[in-house]
Amino acid sequence: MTQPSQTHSSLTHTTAAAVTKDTPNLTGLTAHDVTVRFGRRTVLHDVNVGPFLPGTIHALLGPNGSGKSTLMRAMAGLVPCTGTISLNGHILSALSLTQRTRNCLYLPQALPAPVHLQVLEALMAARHTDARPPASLSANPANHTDAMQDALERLTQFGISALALRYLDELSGGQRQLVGLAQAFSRNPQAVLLDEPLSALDLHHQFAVMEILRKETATRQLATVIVLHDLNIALNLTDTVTVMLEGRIMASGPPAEVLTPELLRETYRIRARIEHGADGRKFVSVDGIA
Ligand SMILES: Nc1ncnc2c1ncn2[C@@H]1O[C@H](COP(=O)(O)OP(=O)(O)OP(=O)(O)O)[C@@H](O)[C@H]1O
Repeated sequence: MTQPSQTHSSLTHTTAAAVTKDTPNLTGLTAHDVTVRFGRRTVLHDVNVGPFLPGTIHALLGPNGSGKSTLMRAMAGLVPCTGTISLNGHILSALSLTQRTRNCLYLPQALPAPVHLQVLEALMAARHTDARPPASLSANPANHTDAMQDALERLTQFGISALALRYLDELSGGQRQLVGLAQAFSRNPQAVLLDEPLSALDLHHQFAVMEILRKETATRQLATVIVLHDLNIALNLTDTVTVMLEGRIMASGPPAEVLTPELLRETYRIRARIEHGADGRKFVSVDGIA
């Protein structure tokens, strides 16, 4: 059901130059004929998906083991694959891993390592990982102040400014996930790939983070892709969704069109209905397993 909107011939090979926001071709992130094998096992089969457009949030859905993380990792250049991943008209495999990471940021499912580093330091380091060498930070006090100010603002945005002087290795799982998200948004990518960014968060923080994602995605014109297990969040708070099963794309498009009872039965093996709340919100009501 998914339709690749671009062919190889329309893409540009980028070498030294990073993908810049000045690029007129803001066509988003696309995976074309992507196959991933681990040994003799094929885990992704000729996947065609996207474009995930700038300024929109796209959810990757599907049962455990369906290939969501593998697709994210392939798009981030972290697992070898065949096929083509392009971002705003540029083929990402033509970039160095550093350039690729700078433009297409991936936040893994695993929480940030519980290292003995203060949260504020971790954010300041994240900001400079891909923009300027850390040396410029210590060499110029103005840079240091800017970095600290930015880090504090980012922590405030994620509601965790009280954690600024705490150490990562003494935080809860959810607090570390929030720090990881704050770190990710300290950078300046064009595409953001977040693997289950809500997995350790309470309900308040799940909705707060989705609000931040929507705002940042729109303001910075990011192509944001998130792996989700919560179908209600996908239904109400994302622009488009893709449902995967056994390394293949089952459907892709607007959530209310894709998430039908038939598709949920086929992919998640549940009996479910899509209900409509009085305020126009939709929700998946699960009657049982199929
Ligand atoms: N490094 C690896 N070596 C071998 N097989 C792998 C490897 N990584 C993933 N797989 C397999 O690839 C398939 C897809 O895994 P993946 O992690 O992409 O699924 P997922 O949809 O993200 O699952 P979940 O929702 O459980 O996180 C699974 O069958 C998994 O066992």
